[in-house]
Amino acid sequence: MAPSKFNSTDSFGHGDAGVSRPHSENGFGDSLSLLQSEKAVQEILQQTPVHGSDDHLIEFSEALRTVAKALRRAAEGKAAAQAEAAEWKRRFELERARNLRLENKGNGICEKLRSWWMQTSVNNGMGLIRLVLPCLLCWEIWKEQDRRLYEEQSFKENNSVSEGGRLENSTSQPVLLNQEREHSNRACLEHGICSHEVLQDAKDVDSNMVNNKIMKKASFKLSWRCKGENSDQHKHDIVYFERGNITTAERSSKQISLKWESPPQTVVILTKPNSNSVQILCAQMVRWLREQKKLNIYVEPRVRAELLTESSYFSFVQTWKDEKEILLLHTKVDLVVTLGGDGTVLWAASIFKGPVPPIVPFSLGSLGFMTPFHSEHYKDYLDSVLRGPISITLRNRLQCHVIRDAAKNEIEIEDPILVLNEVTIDRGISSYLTNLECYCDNSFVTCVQGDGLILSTTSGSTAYSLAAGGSMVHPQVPGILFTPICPHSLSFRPLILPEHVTLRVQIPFNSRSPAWASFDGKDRKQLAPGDALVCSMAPWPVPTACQVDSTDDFFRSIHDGLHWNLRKTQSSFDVPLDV
Ligand SMILES: NC(=O)c1ccc[n+]([C@@H]2O[C@H](COP(=O)([O-])OP(=O)(O)OC[C@H]3O[C@@H](n4cnc5c(N)ncnc54)[C@H](O)[C@@H]3O)[C@@H](O)[C@H]2O)c1
Ligand SMILES: Nc1ncnc2c1ncn2[C@@H]1O[C@H](COP(=O)(O)OP(=O)(O)OP(=O)(O)O)[C@@H](O)[C@H]1O
Repeated sequence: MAPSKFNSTDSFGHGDAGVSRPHSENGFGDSLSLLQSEKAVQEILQQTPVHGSDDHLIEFSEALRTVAKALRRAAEGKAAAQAEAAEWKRRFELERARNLRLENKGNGICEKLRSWWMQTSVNNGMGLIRLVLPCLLCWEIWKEQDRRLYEEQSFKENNSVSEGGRLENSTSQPVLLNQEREHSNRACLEHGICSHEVLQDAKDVDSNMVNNKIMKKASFKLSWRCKGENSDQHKHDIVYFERGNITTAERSSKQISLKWESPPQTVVILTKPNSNSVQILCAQMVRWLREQKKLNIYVEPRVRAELLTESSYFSFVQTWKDEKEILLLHTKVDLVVTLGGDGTVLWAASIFKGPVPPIVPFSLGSLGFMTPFHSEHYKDYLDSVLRGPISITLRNRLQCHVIRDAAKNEIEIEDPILVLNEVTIDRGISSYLTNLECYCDNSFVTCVQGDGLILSTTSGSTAYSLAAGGSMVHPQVPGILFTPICPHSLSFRPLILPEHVTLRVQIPFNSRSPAWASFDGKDRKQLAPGDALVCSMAPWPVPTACQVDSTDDFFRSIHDGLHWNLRKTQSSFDVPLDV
């Protein structure tokens, strides 16, 4: 017997036996020491001769064995949890790196600028500042590329003035526009946010050749209207600590105004399918925009075929052939017109995986929360939009990634999906409750047991999220709505989270059935146990033109679309009250 060895073992079975017990924050040291403790216990037991008569010792050694087993299980559990955490971290890093690559590719911004840009996108809460920062930084580089390109072109091409006296993109215009743009760039640097970063890629400009003429995107400037424009009180970008007083940041929800700095030249018209009235209006609009406004017009391949069936007159209408061309559409198009309901606006947004040109949504559906323009007056509306300035609503989108457990060892993950309304994770055809573990950044939020969960933008707050009991939120409010669908709990109220968070919805391995994700009501994807959906605010909002302004249009849509709080007015007393 070696009692001294037992003496040095504590009540949890941690014998010293040459084993130190390091404390570490991440717990790896603890796991190691637990395993070592088990080994030490086994050694002690082997070295200790136990005689049949020593019942208490047999009992004691059994107890030690049990303790050792429990220690091993605890250590293994901890190691598994740590491995899982490390795996998640790795996937996040992969995803983040991929996001950065994608965004930089679409934007033509170098990596260094990008990291600086992310750090600098302080508080404006709309992701919009992210548009201007690369614009300002790349300005000098771009200006030089742009100057060279247009100087070359001005030698090659002749002046040409089209029928309506409007300058096409030819020799004199580039020089003129170059000066204008240099001037406007300076103005942008001083006051506002310009669209130039979308225009600056010389490769894209090269590819925009129509009838041997370079088509350039119209440049515009965004500015924020606010009452206190001339007072210093409203000029702060970040929280100020002037003379020890804390003042709040400049409000991000002011009305945004878009002013064209060069006239729009190219329009894409997107239409709801299977509707005669839409088809007729589309043909009329194409004719008017071409004859009266001398614009280049793009439509979807299906619509071009429809127009050509009607008349060969429409052969000037352009379209695209494949996905690759669609990806470049934003570099060619100044304005998007939609003819349909909210679904057509969602469709239009889904076509643009990166920057989105301003959208003018005409209402030809039953409801129209995002379609404030009435089609009967399309000429007046388009006339005023093309002249500018126009009020716009910058509608944030959510960027969603599905992360497959089965693909954890692969470098490439599925492409991100951008949604304008919401991403829904539900039980699909399964009759079991969903079991969705939700995390917000590094914090556990809750486990959704019910029919599912909606992660919605504020634009989508009047859609599915509203039907599931979520609040209606003005579309300029920067936030993400977290709305459960039929939760089996009395206390599960919907949340609105800040726009900067990253949400992760994880299907646990012990889930009874897979879940299903759908994106703006489309593209259903199965999420197996172990899979996750990661969602954050996308850097590319959808600018939609307002009929009046963001706020007026919002109230009009909830009054007209939902008859919000409509009630017969209570009658007054017939006899006046004695006051
Ligand atoms: N129970 C529900 O309310 C429910 C169920 C499924 C989908 N939806 C919504 O339908 C959307 C897809 O729309 P769709 O037109 O392609 O499908 P759809 O043709 O089935 O139309 C769905 C309805 O939702 C309305 N809608 C869409 N976006 C809206 C918004 N931002 N605000 C208010 N209403 C809006 C549309 O006008 C339409 O009436 C989804 O994004 C989802 O929000 C709602
Ligand atoms: N250009 C398009 N190509 C393919 N599908 C489209 C296109 N435009 C719209 N859709 C789809 O057609 C469906 C109906 O469109 P939309 O919601 O605009 O019309 P609606 O149903 O008549 O309007 P409302 O819902 O207001 O009555 C939607 O599911 C939408 O995604």
